[in-house]
Amino acid sequence: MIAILGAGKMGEALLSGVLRAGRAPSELMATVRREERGALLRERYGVEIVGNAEAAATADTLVLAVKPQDMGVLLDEIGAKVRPGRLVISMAAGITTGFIEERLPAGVPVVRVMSNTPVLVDEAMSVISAGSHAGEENLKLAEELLSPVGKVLRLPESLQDGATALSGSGPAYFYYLVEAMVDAGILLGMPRAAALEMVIQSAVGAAVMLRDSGEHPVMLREAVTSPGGTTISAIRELERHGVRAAVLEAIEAARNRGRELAGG
Ligand SMILES: NC(=O)C1=CN([C@@H]2O[C@H](COP(=O)(O)OP(=O)(O)OC[C@H]3O[C@@H](n4cnc5c(N)ncnc54)[C@H](O)[C@@H]3O)[C@@H](O)[C@H]2O)C=CC1
Ligand SMILES: O=C(O)[C@@H]1CCC=N1
Repeated sequence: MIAILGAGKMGEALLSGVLRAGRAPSELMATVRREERGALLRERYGVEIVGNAEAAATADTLVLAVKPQDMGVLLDEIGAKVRPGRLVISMAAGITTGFIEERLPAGVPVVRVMSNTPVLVDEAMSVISAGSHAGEENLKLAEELLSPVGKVLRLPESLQDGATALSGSGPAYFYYLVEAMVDAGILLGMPRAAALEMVIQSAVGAAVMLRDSGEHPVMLREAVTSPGGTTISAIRELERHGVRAAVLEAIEAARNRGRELAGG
């Protein structure tokens, strides 16, 4: 039995992915804060909605999907009820396995995961790290849960705040760029719907080439950038405005914010 505690956006995305991967609704339970949310999940997925205490006492795998700020309260509620031999998987940004382990009975294995919203379309990037009591078997279980909804990579926990900044938040940066490009289309007099279609298809085409061509992104960009042509005029402006430096600093800021969240 798998329990998803705090089935909000990420929890629901994982829940739906696990069901798409072929698990029966009877193998899953979820917990929520609001009754209407529970009713919606029950109706949408046919899973049982229970209290946190019941989930903690019943499930073999507990997926903690609450916001980092809510993790302390949740662990205070369930900590004592989690039995050794169970696996605890945390999806929260910033929260260390140490923070969780301190609030659970000694020896309970904890795996920390940073996934992202493309879980919804089975294209997630999930980075996993073992806590101090988690071994190969626990990491395998986490991989089994997450690989149907995308790629899974193992990294040391010291890189988790970086992974949060890079791939956890990553989709937001691409959406932001799409928004800005659509605005540029508006500036050039394109109808909004046409601009959106052009930018989205360019993004999808670029993403598929990045994934499938085996070419380095630099080579792919060079192939678009004709000598004396149009693309280099745009690139010059991006460089002049320090977009590359802004990206480096933005992602570093996200990493630093993740570190702050760990402190509560
Ligand atoms: N949104 C994103 O792109 C990503 C989010 N994350 C992480 O996933 C976690 C969840 O994020 P979201 O799904 O975006 O947040 P969310 O706010 O949509 O979901 C959290 C849910 O937990 C519920 N909740 C809070 N305390 C509870 C409690 N004591 N018992 C039961 N339910 C409780 C809330 O009512 C809410 O529905 C966060 O820790 C975040 O850092 C990780 C990767 C990406
Ligand atoms: O913004 C956040 O805190 C979460 C973690 C990674 C993506 N969204």
